[in-house]
Amino acid sequence: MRSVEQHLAEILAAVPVQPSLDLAVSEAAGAVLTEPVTAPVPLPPFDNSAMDGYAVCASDLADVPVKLPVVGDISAGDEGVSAIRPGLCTRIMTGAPLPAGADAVVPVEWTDGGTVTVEIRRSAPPGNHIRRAGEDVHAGQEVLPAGARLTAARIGMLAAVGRDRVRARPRPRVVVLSTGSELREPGGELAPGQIWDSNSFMLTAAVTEAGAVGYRQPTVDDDPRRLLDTLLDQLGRADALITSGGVSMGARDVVKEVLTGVGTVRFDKVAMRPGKPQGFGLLRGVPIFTLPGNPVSAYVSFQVFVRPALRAMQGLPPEPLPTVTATLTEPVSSPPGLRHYLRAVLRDGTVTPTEGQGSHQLGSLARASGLIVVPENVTSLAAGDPVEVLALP
Ligand SMILES: Nc1nc2c(c(=O)[nH]1)N[C@H]1C(S)=C(S)[C@@H](COP(=O)(O)OP(=O)(O)OC[C@H]3O[C@@H](n4cnc5c(N)ncnc54)[C@H](O)[C@@H]3O)O[C@H]1N2
Ligand code: MOO
Repeated sequence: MRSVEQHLAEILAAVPVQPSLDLAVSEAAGAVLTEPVTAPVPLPPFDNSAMDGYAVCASDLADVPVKLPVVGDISAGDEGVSAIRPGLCTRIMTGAPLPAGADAVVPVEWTDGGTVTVEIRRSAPPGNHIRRAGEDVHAGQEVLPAGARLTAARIGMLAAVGRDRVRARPRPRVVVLSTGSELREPGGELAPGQIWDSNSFMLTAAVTEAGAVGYRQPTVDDDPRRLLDTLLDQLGRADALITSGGVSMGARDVVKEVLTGVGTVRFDKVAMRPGKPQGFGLLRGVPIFTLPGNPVSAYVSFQVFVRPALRAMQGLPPEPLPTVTATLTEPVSSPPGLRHYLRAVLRDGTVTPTEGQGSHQLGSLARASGLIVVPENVTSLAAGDPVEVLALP
């Protein structure tokens, strides 16, 4: 049996890094930048108003209320060629360029709203409600470093500095496929001996949670030819493949049967529970993760092996799920020599294992918010012991 670390290290050494492409910013959400991005101009590019109101000389408001003639009306998008001097003001809208000579903006709520003359009831210090050029970002400033994942806010930043295209590694496209003759599509009727396929839906959603793009395939029964044809067929659109089921010791463990010795795929036992039977390799250069069929085994395998691998494929550090330390509320026992992942609920610094730790028991996974990690050399823990817990997405 190999350790979790050995199996993960082999996967991380083998997965290819996504190419760096010239992407449209509108298509780049979730991609990882391969260039630093700098601002060609300051942001804001010009001094402008933060309020709908009046641009004034603050010195005119020493004694309020005061009446001032309104000599202009400036909207957002206007060219910004107007000017005032003491004793005059203009109407101004949010985002409109400040007229030369003005040093404060008075919101319309402090006035009678006049358009020819305006009565201003409150004074304002110089700079009031003015957004200065460059106060957000100065010209030439690096706004995003290479290696940043493009979240919604960062996509906004790219557009705000005028970029329509960017060099980045796109999210891996991951094809997900469940195998097993007992599986039926949810929504249909079950005959005796059948169950609804949960793994392909769960793993496709997990791919999305991990920042990649999941494509679920309909389930494939335990027919070797059909399975191999389906996998080869999907290679064209996949940066990675995930299968579930058919990798242990059964007479019809079709994934193992079909893929053993194909490409670099190999099947191993990993010293963990759940998730002992694992397969991984490259199929015509495309990484394939063959996860065990028990739903909780498939899920834990995804979080421990596939998630870091998908990150590595985008050139990101292959971090595991975030780990927190929590206090165990009840004793647990664990088999020697295996790393044990126990479904659990995290609450206020404590962690409680959920009822039902069998690897078929998806109900207890659906209730869990964390996975307690019991190391290989630990066989029992007491209530009150500190434990490491992987926080689930
Ligand atoms: N003699 C042995 N038997 C088993 C061993 C072993 O070492 N020796 N290992 C057990 C462990 S641990 C696991 S995990 C499973 C892995 O089995 P497979 O990967 O071959 O998966 P299947 O046999 O196809 O299915 C196992 C179980 O999960 C259900 N399943 C499968 N796919 C789905 C799906 N898409 N949605 C919902 N449920 C699914 C399936 O019906 C089975 O009940 O092997 C043990 N056996
Ligand atoms: O590894 Mo199996 O995943 O223990 O149920």
